[in-house]
Amino acid sequence: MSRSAHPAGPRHGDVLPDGHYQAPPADLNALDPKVWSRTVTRNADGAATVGGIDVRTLAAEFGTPAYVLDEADFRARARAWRDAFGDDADVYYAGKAFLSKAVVRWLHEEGLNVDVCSSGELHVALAAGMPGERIALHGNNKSVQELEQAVKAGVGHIVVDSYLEIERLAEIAEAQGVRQPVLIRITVGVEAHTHEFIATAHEDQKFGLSLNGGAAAEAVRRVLAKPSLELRGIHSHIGSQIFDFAGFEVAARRVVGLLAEVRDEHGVELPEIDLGGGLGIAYTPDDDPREPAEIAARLGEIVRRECAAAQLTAPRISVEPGRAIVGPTAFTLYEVGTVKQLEGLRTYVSVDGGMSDNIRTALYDAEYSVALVSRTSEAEPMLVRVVGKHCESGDIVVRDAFLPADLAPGDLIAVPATGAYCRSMASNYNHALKPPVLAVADGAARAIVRRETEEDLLRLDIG
Ligand SMILES: Cc1ncc(COP(=O)(O)O)c(C=O)c1O
Ligand SMILES: N[C@@H](CCCC[NH3+])C(=O)O
Repeated sequence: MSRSAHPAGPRHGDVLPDGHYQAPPADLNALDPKVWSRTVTRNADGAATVGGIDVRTLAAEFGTPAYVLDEADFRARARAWRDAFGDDADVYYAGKAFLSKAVVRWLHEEGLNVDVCSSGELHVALAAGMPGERIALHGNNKSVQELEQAVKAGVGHIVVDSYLEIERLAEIAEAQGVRQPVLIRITVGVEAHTHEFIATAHEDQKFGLSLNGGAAAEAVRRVLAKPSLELRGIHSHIGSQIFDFAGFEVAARRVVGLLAEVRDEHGVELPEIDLGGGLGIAYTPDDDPREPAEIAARLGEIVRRECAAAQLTAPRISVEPGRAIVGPTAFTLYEVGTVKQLEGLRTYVSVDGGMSDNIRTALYDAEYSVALVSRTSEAEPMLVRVVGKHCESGDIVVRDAFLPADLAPGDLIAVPATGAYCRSMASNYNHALKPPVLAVADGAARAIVRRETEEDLLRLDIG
């Protein structure tokens, strides 16, 4: 099919309908390593391969849409975080980004811990063999049952989020005859430069106990007064998809400030601080993420400096990266169903998934890139909007992107950097079946989470 098959819609260099100008990439066939997982390349046929497997083979064997996870890349990124932070720190992978038994096993093998925020996540981590002491539990409204399960599993620490929870947890630990290690989640008053819905350390939000007004200090008093709780330290998480260290710097300073207050008031030096997750990844080639080694060095330096100034022994640091580990390691593979040109307006490329497998575009106005992966093309760039198949006009996967003008139904396209918060936030809207997660490594692919079936849906619908 030639370019003339799709004459309508804006072309490269055009001004978009919203007034935004976008230039096409220099080479539409290039798979930029900034956004694609590390083993992705093109083979002699021009098809993309990952872990040595042709995406056409994956589509034929497992169907589309599918999340394709590059195991070697996942392990390498997990290891890089572990190595960068070394033995004086703990890395807790944030399971909310994406959790499955296979992923937990990889994390276990690579020496990482897991952060969970529900009994569901806890259950998966335990089922995969992660020892309780290497699991941390989070959440602003953990149920009594969740707290009981976590204490019973011997989780390494529970991050308490409210006065009420301190009471509840103390009773539960006492009833189980254990002294439960806890951290207190505080809000440090930092506005991370990210989307409003994913910034979490400013004052007006549901998480944590505020430093301002003394709620955090009061929580420390209350935990220290409970014999069944062991206060290990302070936790802060300032938001998500952050590239700038300034927010972490302020957060670390304020957390260390609280440690100094605790020492002055109670005569105890708390041994641990957790700076949360939130490090950004490249969703498009314009994003510039930091490497774990730099992150570890910068965070370590900030904490050491602040502790020296406050004459405190530097505490053990822990961090909770989710997106930064799993995000870049997967792409979503879709089949093109229709290509529809609206004369003078826009070209819509509809794929066989959509907001049910990636809600981030609709929810956060997230940006993604996309490429034709079943073949290369020499056709001209065509400015498109990649949309799903749901009954919702906001069902957008990639808002504005360039694909070759000869794109046709049956072509496979893929959206990179979908490892985090896509499968884990997937829904069954319109009774869509959640796609499988395929782990690919060394020329072999297997579903680590299988595709849902209509029977799965009907199993829950008991009439
Ligand atoms: C407490 C906590 N820790 C860790 C994370 C993981 O964040 P990210 O996946 O952005 O690293 C989150 C989510 O934002 C969180 O709320
Ligand atoms: N789910 C969000 C981030 C929030 C993570 C949990 N605090 C995202 O996709 O970016």
